[in-house]
Amino acid sequence: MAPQLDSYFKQVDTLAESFIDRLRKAVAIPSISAADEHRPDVVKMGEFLASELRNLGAHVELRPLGKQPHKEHLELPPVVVARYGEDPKKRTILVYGHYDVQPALKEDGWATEPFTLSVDDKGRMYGRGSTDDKGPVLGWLNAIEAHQKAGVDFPVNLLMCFEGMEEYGSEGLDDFINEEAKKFFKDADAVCISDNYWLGTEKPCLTYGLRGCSYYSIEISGPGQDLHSGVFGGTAHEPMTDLVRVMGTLVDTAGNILIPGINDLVAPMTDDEKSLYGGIAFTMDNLYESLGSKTGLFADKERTLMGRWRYPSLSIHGVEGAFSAPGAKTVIPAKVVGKFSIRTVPDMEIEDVDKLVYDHVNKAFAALGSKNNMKVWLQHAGKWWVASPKHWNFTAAGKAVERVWGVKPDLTREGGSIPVTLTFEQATGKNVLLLPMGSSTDAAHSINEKLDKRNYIEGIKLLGAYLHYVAEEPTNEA
Ligand SMILES: C[C@H](N)C(=O)N[C@@H](Cc1c[nH]cn1)C(=O)O
Ligand SMILES: [Zn+2]
Ligand SMILES: [Zn+2]
Repeated sequence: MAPQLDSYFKQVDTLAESFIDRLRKAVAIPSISAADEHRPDVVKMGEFLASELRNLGAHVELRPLGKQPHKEHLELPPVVVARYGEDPKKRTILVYGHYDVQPALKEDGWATEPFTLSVDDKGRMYGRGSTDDKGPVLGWLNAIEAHQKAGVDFPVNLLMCFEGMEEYGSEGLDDFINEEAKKFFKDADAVCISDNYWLGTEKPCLTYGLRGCSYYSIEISGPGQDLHSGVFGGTAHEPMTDLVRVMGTLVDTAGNILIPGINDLVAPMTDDEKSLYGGIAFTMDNLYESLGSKTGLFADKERTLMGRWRYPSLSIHGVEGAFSAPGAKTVIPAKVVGKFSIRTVPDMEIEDVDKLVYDHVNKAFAALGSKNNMKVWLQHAGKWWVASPKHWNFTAAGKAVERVWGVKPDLTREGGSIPVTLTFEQATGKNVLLLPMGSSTDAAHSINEKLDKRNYIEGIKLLGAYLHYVAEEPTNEA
């Protein structure tokens, strides 16, 4: 295997500029799943992937998912499924990624145009979706191309599943995966997802856990239309005032969730688990670097990692309908919708969390004595996931990391969510591995999202090396 991998690695280096160019084309498509007006761009991005895959000789299908729930005027973007290789003597690996991105506007504070890939002199490639998740998705395509051009036999059969709604809760994909588990995905021996990040900037990791995400809206309305605060202020119940007060009962400044009963759903810490955190290569400086400040909640790395991985958190994201532009507008908004989410952990069940949230929000609003109307609902939910890192899928990935990066990876959990990870595990009955490409400073979801050239190019080598090691790793189904 060694000489073959060396030729593959050399070819990746030779093709580096054209791989960056492929990323440039992908970033230029603003495939924002949360914005209705960008739905054609999401579809365009799916078609771009399909066309690149066809050019590489893969069998590709664009599968429709039907109408978007609660937005029946919108068609969901297609799932791009593809197969490369059909050799019964080889293992089959199913990879998943997403081609949609979070919203981004230059005026949010980006230093460069978010949908133009801008590479600086340190090799930082800025652009929305560069690290989450277009770079990693293209990593699989690039790995195929580099094998072809190096004349190295592709070591596995590759099944691919790329979706366009991950950043909006993977609408429609659970049913699709369950349906296809015994059809398009039936040959899969293991699953690999590259859609999260290293803990720092130097040490790669393999990830075996994710938090879940339950995303809620609270709508408060009253007046028939927006009002002049000079004329109506002091005469009517104001929706925004009520909303701020209700949202203020959810979480405190120290990050404690104030909804009664939520913390009782969390699995207790065991001594075994406690002993894991000290050995992880992560420092408070890693946190401060990726935070861009020293505003961490905890003084030590262990409690910080626990806060990210194994305890729930509640974040307040924004208010629809409220005045948010610069300047001073003296309006009383007639209807406002507050958005917040809870990152969930073992053993929290989605329905139990919903019930506690609804009871609490209803009580908090009733306590205000307001004549306004209030509604609270769940927008989407994905469950947490924790897997066994002792499986051959992880062993193979560990060897690939050592080969490419020269160090043993850390075994980590992730604070973010990839809702379909658990679905893949349950529907296929196969082990799922998360193999991140990007680093902690990539600022996914934030302004100035980037992927370092080094992580992209070495990451392409890593994905290819993983496929070689996974092809030859002896079976152990731990
Ligand atoms: C970790 C992954 N790259 C990601 O960003 N996931 C999103 C998924 C999500 C959950 N609700 C909406 N999107 C995340 O963790 O926010
Ligand atoms: Zn992602
Ligand atoms: Zn994301």
